[in-house]
Amino acid sequence: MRRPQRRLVAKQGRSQDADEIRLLEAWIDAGKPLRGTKPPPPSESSSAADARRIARAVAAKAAAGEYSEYGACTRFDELPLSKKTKDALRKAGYKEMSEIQRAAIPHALCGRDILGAAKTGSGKTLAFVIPVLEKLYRANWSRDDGVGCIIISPTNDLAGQIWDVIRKVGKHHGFSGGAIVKRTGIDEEKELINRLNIIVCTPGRLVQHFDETPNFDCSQLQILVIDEADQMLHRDFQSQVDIIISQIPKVQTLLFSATQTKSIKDLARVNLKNPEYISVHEQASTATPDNLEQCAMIVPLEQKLNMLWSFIKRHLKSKILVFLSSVKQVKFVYEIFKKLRPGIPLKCMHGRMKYEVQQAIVAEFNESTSVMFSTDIFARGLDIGDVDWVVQVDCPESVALYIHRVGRTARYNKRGKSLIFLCPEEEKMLERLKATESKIPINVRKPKVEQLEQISQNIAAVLVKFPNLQQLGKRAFVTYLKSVYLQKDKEVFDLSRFSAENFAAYASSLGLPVTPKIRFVSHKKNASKKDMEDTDVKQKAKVIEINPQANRDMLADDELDDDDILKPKKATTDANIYGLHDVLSPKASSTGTNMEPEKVKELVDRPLKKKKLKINVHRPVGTRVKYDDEGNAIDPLASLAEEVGSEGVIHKDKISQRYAEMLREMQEDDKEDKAQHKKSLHEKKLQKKMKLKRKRQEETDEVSEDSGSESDRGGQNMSYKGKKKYLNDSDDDEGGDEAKKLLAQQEALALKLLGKMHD
Ligand SMILES: Nc1ncnc2c1ncn2[C@@H]1O[C@H](COP(=O)(O)OP(=O)(O)OP(=O)(O)O)[C@@H](O)[C@H]1O
Repeated sequence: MRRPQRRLVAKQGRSQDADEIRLLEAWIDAGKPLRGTKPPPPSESSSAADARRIARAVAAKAAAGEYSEYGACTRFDELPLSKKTKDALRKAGYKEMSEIQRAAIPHALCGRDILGAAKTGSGKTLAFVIPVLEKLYRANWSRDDGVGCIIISPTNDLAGQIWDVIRKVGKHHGFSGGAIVKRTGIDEEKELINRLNIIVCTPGRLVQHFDETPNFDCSQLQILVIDEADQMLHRDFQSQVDIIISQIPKVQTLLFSATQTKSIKDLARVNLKNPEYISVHEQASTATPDNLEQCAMIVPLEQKLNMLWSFIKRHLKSKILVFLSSVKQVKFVYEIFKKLRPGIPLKCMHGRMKYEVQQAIVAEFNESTSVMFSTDIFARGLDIGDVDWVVQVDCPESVALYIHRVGRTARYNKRGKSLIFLCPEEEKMLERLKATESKIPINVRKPKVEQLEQISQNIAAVLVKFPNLQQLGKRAFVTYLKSVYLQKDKEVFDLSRFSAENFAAYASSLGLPVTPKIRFVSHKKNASKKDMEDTDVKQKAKVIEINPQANRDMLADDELDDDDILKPKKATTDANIYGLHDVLSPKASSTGTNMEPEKVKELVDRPLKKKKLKINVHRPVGTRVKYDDEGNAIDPLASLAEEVGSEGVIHKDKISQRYAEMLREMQEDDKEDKAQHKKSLHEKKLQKKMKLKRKRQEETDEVSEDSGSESDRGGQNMSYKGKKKYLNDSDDDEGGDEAKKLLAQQEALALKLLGKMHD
């Protein structure tokens, strides 16, 4: 009994849809915004009541003029959208449109290609999701119709996030779809993929399906979206995007990004047809969100971790996203800080994690106040709720990446702050950020060194207690330098600007007892022999001198008396979370810390009291002698380890013993490395020699061949040819003699053998 009724309802629904689609088509057609136009500022647009009246009278043609009715509206419910989409938008709390949505959606609804750019967090996702849903709806797309839309994004996480928005806004439509991420196995996906109406995925995964899924059919595709378009059309994804474009028909294409490509070559590659260039913030004075306060600090490489730690300790009630340049660094800093327990939950995120784990971490980070250490996997597109601070410990590879990283905060009218540490050697990046054309309002602050908590000895103590972290530290060190070395922009990233002393101090700041070998760096490439000798002598002495005053000059800030970023903070209340003054102000309380404030002060003050500080950079970390109240020397490593450890006290002798072992292990590692290196050099040399030998042999053979008979040239390989020539060419006296000699030898051997057989 129920079935016919259900069928009836479905039929009614279909006919309602058909009516609505007819109305929408008429409405869209009647009020098409003129090409190349942007909506006027909201105050000039028609009122909501007017818009509703216009919606009822869709049959009446819209008055001609630069701005059509829906092209100028400000609310979603004034747009020619299906009831299903409007209902879902209303339920999700989306009422007023953002600038990019007002500018892009009307053009996209008319079927035009779009090249859209707007600041981070300005609502670009809805600007393409709504046209996608409407396009499929108006095309009467159903589950059986297969792939109607492809959205490509640079990361799995971003694909997942886009799919979540589609699910929310498209929940009343019956489309099938999903984010094709690593979660499902490729074989499982192969079964499903042709049944999805909307596919959101990374270019790599899509190309894999084009390669491996036999019946993967995109011939009926209606619309293509490329999010983070500038990244997609460049370098890493270029070839994959080219493959995708070659495999699909030309359809309506929407490209969005916060930092848009303007290269005609790039756009030609995606076949944009007379696109609408929509850059809503082009005339804005800043390229970053208006509610974002940005700050930069010049921090020597070896002080970065101290600075980060000090910063975190002073912002225990904030949600902080920290960017580091490699997976190894993220892991190392996360593990070490976790052991040192700053008093705020810590998380880490990188591309080597399983998708489910990443999702769980993002969900947790969304909910709670914590610090997340991340690689650039998090830099683009991800929409995390209420991030207070973005801290860039390592320099971004470009101004564009800087903009994307800081864009993880101050999203959609919310406030946020960002801080970037730049090494003195990377000041060129600061110049670029401050350049007028970058449109980045960034303040340069100089932290006072005496406010810094020095944690390298604590880290060294942790490494003693957890030896596996030592290897991680070593790799973090090497991968950091490698990441700098591999950067193409040598004006900013130039390892040769760092001295051997810098590296040693950096290793020391990671708690490493010796500086790991870095084979890709040669400091004295063009140095004279004398220079080299001098350096050797210095390195043998293993002592560098640092003038603490110079350091202080670099780090101290005299101009900031009123707005002193290092001034003690009275209370960590939400009220001053956003004040620039609290970038590195000392903590109000040290709850959850593992080092007493006096100890910190002692560590910080000690070098500053002296006029000139001598640091033995190769001296094992943590061996500096300290004294107890009675003036007896104590082993600082041991005392620190006692404070740091959570699982009981470590004894001094054990520490020294472990330390000696550690040193021995590293030296052995070093020896092995050297031997390996020597071996590989030897092998390379040998190969080179062989190659040369072969070449010579070939040349000789060629000469011989040129002078040989036609049949000689037909031989299979050179040595055979050579031999054949020897034996056959009786004109060649020398060759003839040798051949005779050889024959005689062989005959003698055969006779001998025969004789033996007879015996
Ligand atoms: N019209 C709107 N009204 C209220 N909130 C909105 C609106 N549009 C988008 N948002 C919210 O703004 C936030 C940022 O949106 P979205 O992620 O689309 O930004 P984006 O421009 O794509 O940023 P990015 O460049 O970093 O990728 C999201 O939380 C989203 O829900």
